[in-house]
Amino acid sequence: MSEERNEWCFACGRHNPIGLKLNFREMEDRYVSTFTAGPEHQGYDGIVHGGIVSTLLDEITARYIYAKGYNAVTARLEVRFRQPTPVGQELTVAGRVVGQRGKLYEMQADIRLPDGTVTAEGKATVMILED
Ligand SMILES: CCCCCCCCCCCCCCCC(=O)SCCNC(=O)CCNC(=O)[C@H](O)C(C)(C)COP(=O)(O)OP(=O)(O)OC[C@H]1O[C@@H](n2cnc3c(N)ncnc32)[C@H](O)[C@@H]1OP(=O)(O)O
Repeated sequence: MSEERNEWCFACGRHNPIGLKLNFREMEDRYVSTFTAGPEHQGYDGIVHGGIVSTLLDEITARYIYAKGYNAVTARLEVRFRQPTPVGQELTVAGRVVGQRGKLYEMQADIRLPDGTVTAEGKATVMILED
């Protein structure tokens, strides 16, 4: 997985013209990003498409392990859509490690509105690849 080609990542790549272009920061034991969806990201009017919600949760978990220096892929992702995620509001996406067993990291993530309301939660299993 070359760094240059990874810059086409739909969620975080700088070169992808239709990507989400997420930025990240580590805050204590959490990996955090913010994103404001536009109408191009919606399914029903005004509501972020579930695939985009899933992408945000997928990215914040797998990329945290990548940021720790490993090539890693999502092996499993479970999403709980608690309530509609609105377009046009800044979303805070956060993930953290909750367990590790060999090559497998168990992760949790959520998406919050500016008032702290959780709109979606994710549980992910991220696997480190040998190389
Ligand atoms: C500074 C510049 C930056 C530049 C910019 C960087 C950008 C860089 C982006 C990075 C951020 C990317 C963020 C996107 C993250 C994705 O979305 S990755 C894409 C989606 N995921 C995939 O495509 C993965 C596809 N699946 C696979 O490749 C393979 O199934 C896996 C996950 C590697 C596992 O392969 P495998 O051969 O099954 O692994 P194996 O070693 O045989 O498994 C051993 C054991 O692991 C466990 N296991 C395997 N799978 C699972 C599972 N799903 N659940 C639980 N246990 C499991 C089991 O215990 C298994 O034993 P058995 O039950 O089979 O006896």
